[in-house]
Amino acid sequence: MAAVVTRRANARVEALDADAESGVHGRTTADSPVAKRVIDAKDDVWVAADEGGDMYSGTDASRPILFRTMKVKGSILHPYRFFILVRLVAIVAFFAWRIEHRNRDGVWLWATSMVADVWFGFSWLLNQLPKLNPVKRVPDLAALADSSSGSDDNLPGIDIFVTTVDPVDEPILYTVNTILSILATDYPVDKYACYLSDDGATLVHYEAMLEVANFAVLWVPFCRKHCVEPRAPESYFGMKTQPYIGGMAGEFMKDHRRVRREYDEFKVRIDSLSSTIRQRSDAYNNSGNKGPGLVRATWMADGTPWPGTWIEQAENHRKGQHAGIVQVILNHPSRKPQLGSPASKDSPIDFSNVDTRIPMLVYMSREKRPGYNHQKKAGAMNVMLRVSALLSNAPFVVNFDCDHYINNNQALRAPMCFMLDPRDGQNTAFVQFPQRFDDVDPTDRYANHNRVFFDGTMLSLNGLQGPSYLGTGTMFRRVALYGMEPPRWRADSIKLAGKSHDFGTSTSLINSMPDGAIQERSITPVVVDEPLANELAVLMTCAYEDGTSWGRDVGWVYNIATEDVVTGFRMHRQGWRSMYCSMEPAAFRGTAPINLTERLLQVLRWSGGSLEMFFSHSNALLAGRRLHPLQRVAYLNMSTYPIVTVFIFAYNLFPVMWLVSEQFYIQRPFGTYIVYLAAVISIIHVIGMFEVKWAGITLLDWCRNEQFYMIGATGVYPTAVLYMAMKLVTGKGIYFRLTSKQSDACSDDKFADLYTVRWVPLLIPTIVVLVVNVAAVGTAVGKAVAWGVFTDQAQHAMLGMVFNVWILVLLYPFALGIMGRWGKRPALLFVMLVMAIGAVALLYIMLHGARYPSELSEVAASLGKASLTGPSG
Ligand SMILES: O=c1ccn([C@@H]2O[C@H](COP(=O)(O)OP(=O)(O)O[C@H]3O[C@H](CO)[C@@H](O)[C@H](O)[C@H]3O)[C@@H](O)[C@H]2O)c(=O)[nH]1
Ligand SMILES: [Mn+2]
Repeated sequence: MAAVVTRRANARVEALDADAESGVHGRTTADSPVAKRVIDAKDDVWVAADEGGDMYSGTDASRPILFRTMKVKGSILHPYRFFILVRLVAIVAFFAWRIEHRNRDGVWLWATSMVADVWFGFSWLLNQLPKLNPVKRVPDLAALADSSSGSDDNLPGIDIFVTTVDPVDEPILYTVNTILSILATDYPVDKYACYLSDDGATLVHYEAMLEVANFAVLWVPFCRKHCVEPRAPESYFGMKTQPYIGGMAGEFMKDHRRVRREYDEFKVRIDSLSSTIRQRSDAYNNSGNKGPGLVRATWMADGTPWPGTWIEQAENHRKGQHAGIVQVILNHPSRKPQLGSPASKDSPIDFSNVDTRIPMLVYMSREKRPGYNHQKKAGAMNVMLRVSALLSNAPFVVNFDCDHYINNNQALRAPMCFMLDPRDGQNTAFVQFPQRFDDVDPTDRYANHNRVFFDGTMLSLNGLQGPSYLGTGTMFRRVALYGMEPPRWRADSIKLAGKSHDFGTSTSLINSMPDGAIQERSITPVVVDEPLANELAVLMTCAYEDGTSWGRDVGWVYNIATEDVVTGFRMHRQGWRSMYCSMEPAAFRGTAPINLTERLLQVLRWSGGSLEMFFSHSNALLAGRRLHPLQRVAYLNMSTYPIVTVFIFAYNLFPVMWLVSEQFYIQRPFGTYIVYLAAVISIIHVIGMFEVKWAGITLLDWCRNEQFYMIGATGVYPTAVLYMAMKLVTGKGIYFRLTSKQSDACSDDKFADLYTVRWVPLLIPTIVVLVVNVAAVGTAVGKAVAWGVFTDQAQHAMLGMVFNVWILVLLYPFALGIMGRWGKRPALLFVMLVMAIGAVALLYIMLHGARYPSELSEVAASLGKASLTGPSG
């Protein structure tokens, strides 16, 4: 058995052994439940598609195909496309009809609304056209295993980057779980390295990584021994019991209990880190040890002052002003597996058949100096890219936010199926996974899961040049990050001569680049001696990028609120493609803001960033011919989508007209107008239902998406447009803050954040829209009573009311949100709504009552009584 173990050095070994013992032979990755589910997924939506032909010119027939392509069945795809055509015809007919029936009164209003409608139609096309050809690609993990005849020796190296900034806004517990999930994942341990970039340069993060390295000694072999999943301990221990798939059920309970206890202790140590550090520093400072410059320093455990930021801020040790730090916490392991020791008094878990090696772990924090724009996450990523080039230089790079952990052990293998595929792997710059979230409230009030986007929009881009880069859960090809062209468009070798004006002055960095492209290269342990340390320090300085192409043609792109979409765009523009990889269970999982204000600010940043993209060198119209035509349309849509909401916002406020005037029409004849509108709006929903079907999402996902879109359209998106307009005029950029992660540590209520209201001006426009539409409904009711239900006025008012009610339905989650804790009782909202509508109706009747026959006043009076006593009594 030991022989088997040494041949295979990860968690699957134990599964193999178990099977050998129980008489089942030849078990491979493909037989694991996960792989089975992915490969055998038969459904009534997707059918196999043949992908070959000219798109894959470089096909190498000798290598196995590593993924399969699926397209939407004709019985769904054809009617879907048909309805898109129908809607196109309908809107053209609508425009023609409107031009024919120009309003004589209120021409300005009519003309404005025509402009709005044309933009509606146009932006709908931008959104719809790229969705004509959704394609799903399923990684074939069994084929990947077979292609290397079952051994992991041929898998390429990966550098994994995690970014964090603030130990409070981004609770350390998330970060340490992310790192542990990476260290324990099922990928050959000598084939990857993990980097944490800490933009806050706090000692807490560094010491947390030391704790992680200690705990990993237990956690990683435990995961391997028992094949546990997921390998982020917090999620693993928080899970309801799962069937045991490891081969040592007998020992499992005992080991599990032990590790759980150790994890609890580990958590306590993590929680108390900041007070430990504070006490230690106080002790040092009070005992007469002074840091440089005779100020109160923050001290490391070994009695040296911490080079990063201090608790008591001081020159060169504060946020935005400190030296660069890089610490190899765990060096790269040897190529040979190292079996652990049998159970003993000190280590009660038997690891004698388990490989105990742990992958490389590096802590780093780039230099910060006042006067430099640090470019947030993009800046941090670029420094990591350079530093890792000298330490491990893997040909592939995976990037996570600190709150996203590996949830599926195959997560690093699956993208390799795309990268190493003989057809177009060489030209694939990145593989994007959907983002999945843990602590979202069960009904997903603010559409945090974003399924329409992840499962719909991204699948459709997958049928073009590929999904856009979404910031986390992405595997890159290192050379693509360096801004190199895809092999399809470049001469065979990468030319590096005279590249220092692109990449900066470090020759070591430039010399590392050809190696960083070799997939077969293995990572070797490093010795950080003085020359290397100096070299790394240079790479981490703020000044390193001055006058180079970093942030534009090299690395993550700068000067934009959302670095992700533009960085992916640059690669697509160069002719690279990307792949979408969705798997079950989800490859990665993270957290999402469930607080209304926090969520709106996040969306504000995204929409602001997208507009910035339009007005930058990353405008899709400026891209060359290598960008697929529909991909260009998709990017245009991604960078202009907020604009249309200015019109939506205006339409939503239009009911004000109903309040101030009896007769006010955007378009006459009003009845036909409404019929057209209803048709155009309902076809879009029919199309939506087809998308629900092929995207495989639920109706609730879709409804939440519609609702949150309207919430955004009445506040965040128009605000983003305003910001952008101001930026164009004043030249000043937008300041976007970090999305603070929810922490439920100090509350019994798991979704406490959902019920806290944080008032910001951003909420006001939507509240105004709410009020206006409630008032409009009230007025319509009032008109019906005052004029008689069968009069024109009343009927028009009622027709208009349909739209007001529709808007109210869409804004419902928002209304709940601003009610705070009262939002737990939606019935209250309905009572308030009925009362408000009744009150407005009554007011209308009273104001207009004098003009009408006296019986009407009586009706009004009795109705008034009813609505006053009704709900409350
Ligand atoms: O100065 C900074 C600011 C942020 N970050 C990191 O960037 C990541 C994303 O920031 P966050 O505020 O969590 O943004 P989200 O809105 O949650 O992020 C989504 O949207 C961003 C684009 O706007 C992408 O970069 C993210 O990957 C994507 O998850 C986090 O890991 C941060 O630690 C830094 O490293 N340095
Ligand atoms: Mn995030």
